[in-house]
Amino acid sequence: MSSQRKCPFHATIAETEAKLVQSLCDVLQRCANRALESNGTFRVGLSGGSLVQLLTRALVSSNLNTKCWKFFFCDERYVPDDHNESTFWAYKTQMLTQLPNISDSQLIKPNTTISLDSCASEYAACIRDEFGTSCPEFDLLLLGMGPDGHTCSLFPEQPIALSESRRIVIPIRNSPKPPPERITFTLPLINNAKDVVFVVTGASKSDVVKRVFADKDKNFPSAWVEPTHGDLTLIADKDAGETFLNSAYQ
Ligand SMILES: O=C1O[C@H](COP(=O)(O)O)[C@@H](O)[C@H](O)[C@H]1O
Repeated sequence: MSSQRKCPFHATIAETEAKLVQSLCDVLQRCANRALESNGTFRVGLSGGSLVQLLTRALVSSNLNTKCWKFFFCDERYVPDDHNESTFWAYKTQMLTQLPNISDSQLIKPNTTISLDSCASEYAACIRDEFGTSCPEFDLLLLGMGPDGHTCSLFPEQPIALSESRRIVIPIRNSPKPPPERITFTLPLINNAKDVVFVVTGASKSDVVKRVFADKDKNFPSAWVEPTHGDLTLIADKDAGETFLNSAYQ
């Protein structure tokens, strides 16, 4: 199952981790400059997993002024804030400790002390309030992708989540990847962003990178990410990008 992609698409397959980090810095600089010039705040959505360390490296190695940046969570695990599975906790302990200029208050996190349903709906309301619109437009979303093609907490085993058309953040139960309870951005919010960038590393993802970005195979949730008025970018290391590079995409 494949289809034509409607948005501009850019791909960088980096030879070294240093080059991958530099590509990420370039994206951050471009998107931050545009946002800061137009409205004085740069609003970026973060993913968890391998992105935490890569983004930390990018920000540590750059001279970017992050004072007017706000960080949101494209998905979050429904666990206490100081749990080792919490994406917020990963950023707080791994990124903020190395970047003292970024304060806790710049991380706009979901409240996981209330019920899972309330956590999702309250976070949606918080994002709508922040943007002052029912259709928020993030300046940049940084997404990861699992070897199964999941992104955010949108998993191939739960295709119903991909058809959500009204809510911008939904609860996820029985996630195939632990922990089982999560909240996640939905496609209407993801695809309304000005820039969406996948950062993907590791040989275990080589096949799925090709299936998603070259074949546009809609069996994988990541292939549903197609910004309606923004750009889609893939930044992969050479292990994750190898099959894609050798594919018909050339
Ligand atoms: O569970 C999750 O996994 C994806 C991918 O993580 P990675 O470590 O394979 O890069 C991540 O993007 C998502 O935010 C997270 O909740």
